[in-house]
Amino acid sequence: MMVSLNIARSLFPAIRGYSQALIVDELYALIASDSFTWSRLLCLILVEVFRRVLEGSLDAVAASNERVVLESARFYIEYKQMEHRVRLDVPTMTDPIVRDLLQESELFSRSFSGTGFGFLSPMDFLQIISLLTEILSHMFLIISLTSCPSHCGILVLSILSALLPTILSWYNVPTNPPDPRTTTKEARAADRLEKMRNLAYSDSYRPEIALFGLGEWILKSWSSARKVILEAEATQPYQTSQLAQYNLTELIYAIQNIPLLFLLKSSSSSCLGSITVYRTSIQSIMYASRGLVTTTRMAFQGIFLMSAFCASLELKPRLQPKDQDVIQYVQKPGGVSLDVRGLSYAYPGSAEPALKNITLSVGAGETLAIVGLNGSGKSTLAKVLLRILDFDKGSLNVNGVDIRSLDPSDYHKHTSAVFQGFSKFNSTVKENVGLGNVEKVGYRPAVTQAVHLAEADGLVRSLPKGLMTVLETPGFDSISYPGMMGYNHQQRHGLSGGEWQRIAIARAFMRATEPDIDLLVFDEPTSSLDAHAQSQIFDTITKISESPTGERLKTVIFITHRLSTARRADKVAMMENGTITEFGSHEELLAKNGSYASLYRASI
Ligand SMILES: Nc1ncnc2c1ncn2[C@@H]1O[C@H](COP(=O)(O)OP(=O)(O)OP(=O)(O)O)[C@@H](O)[C@H]1O
Repeated sequence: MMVSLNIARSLFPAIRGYSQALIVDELYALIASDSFTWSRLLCLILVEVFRRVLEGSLDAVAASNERVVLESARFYIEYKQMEHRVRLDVPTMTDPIVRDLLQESELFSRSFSGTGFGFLSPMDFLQIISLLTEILSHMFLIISLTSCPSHCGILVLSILSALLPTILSWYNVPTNPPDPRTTTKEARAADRLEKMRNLAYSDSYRPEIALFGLGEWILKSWSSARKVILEAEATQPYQTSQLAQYNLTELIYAIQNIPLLFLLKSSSSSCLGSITVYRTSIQSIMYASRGLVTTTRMAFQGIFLMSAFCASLELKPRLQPKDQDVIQYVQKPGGVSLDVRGLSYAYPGSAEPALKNITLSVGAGETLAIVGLNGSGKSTLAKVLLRILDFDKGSLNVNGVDIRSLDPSDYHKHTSAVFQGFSKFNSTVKENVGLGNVEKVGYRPAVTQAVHLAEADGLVRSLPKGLMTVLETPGFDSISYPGMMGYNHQQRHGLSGGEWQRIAIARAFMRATEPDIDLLVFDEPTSSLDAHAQSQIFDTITKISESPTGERLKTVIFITHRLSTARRADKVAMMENGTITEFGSHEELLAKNGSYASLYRASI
């Protein structure tokens, strides 16, 4: 329907020209001859009015139809893209090729909302058909005006003169002032300008700007980038005036008049209306053919981006095993058991492995503390054990099953964690906590219980709107929309590092208490908490991981720099330079008098 409506619409310019020519002819007859009839003029005017009404209605129908089609397509494309984004795992997303592909796919989806390049439209193909129809209808008019054999030369000359600007543009001859081009230097300056503006305007950078005295530097960088852009803009009129010498537009218009003169001379039937329609059609062909070339070029870019979009839909999460290899996670009493043998892992692009030849085992219901110096690989090991990252060498068995055979989403349903760089959602306390167990995010008692377990009741009570207080997220500036005036900024509330940590712990507790959860991983969960609060949180972790009778229900792994907490664990893994150098109970490692013992003595 959209195609036929657009074809019908593109026939209108030619029909318009013809209808107006007939009226001009009739008016000319009124002034110049006796062959004029009022009834014929009235009839022509009525036809013209009818044509305008029809054109207007068809335009309205086509526009609303186009909007519906475009919005449906846009929803579908954006939905597909979101669907794939949320499924892709960390190893897939860190691949630079995948990133590029996703970026191109993003450009394709944005082109539907008009926020992409701004010149690319998925409607290009439709426009090509419309432009072709428009050109053909105008050609038909010109041919009908030059129908006798003696007009053959005039016809060829007419068409050539109409297509001349398009032909010249293939040879890079400017027939119109060119669009301003952006050089690499200018693009870099524009990028820098935007960064500096962002630094100056965003509240989240303000403390560091003040502390490090960045104001002057921002201003200097901004003004030098602005100067580059101003200089580029200043050269634009100069270029235009210079190029105006070569601007062939006027010449082309003159050339287009030559066939017209021949037509006037050779045809006695030529009159004012015919000349009008002839002139309009020649110019319409000229503009439409140029538009056709540009749109075709855009359409090819569209095809390229569309293929990126289609390829991105084929991307599979790297951690996902093949369907035939998937083994379902089976819950065992007392929590999960983990068995790691000779495991090594290097981050993509890193020459040095972050984990080297790791061997350890944790029994169901046991508590493992991972300790070590900064950069020794503790967080990386936690992520591998949680199947957020893959590994290059060795093996990792979960309840005796190779972790690579488990569907990561199935495994994750049995784990809960606080990551070192936990997320701070730009949302209410309720959502920040409740998202730990998404099924209960709207269930207030569950959120309140998690907040209570994280000893955050006092914090929530102190907030202006309690659980419904919107938290201010560092580095996140929410977008304002019309109608939201004041909404964003009035209610946001900042939290201290320790308070945020309590929120993250509460989020982990949201699901940690569920019977399905077998593994709890805490990466420095209490680093910002005072000693008393830390002790309370560890007591709660112990309480959650045991039954009321003291029977172990969940396996717990925690990473800590405070070695006083490590003694709570059944086993301690001392990590140095990506590998486990000491493994055993706190007492065993102290007796060994090695790295752990000296780190422990230094920390107390
Ligand atoms: N995304 C990454 N890409 C490349 N290298 C990384 C990445 N994350 C961590 N590393 C490197 O891996 C090594 C181990 O980092 P990891 O975060 O596991 O150490 P850590 O023991 O947890 O340190 P900390 O005690 O400071 O938290 C470090 O050398 C680090 O630079």
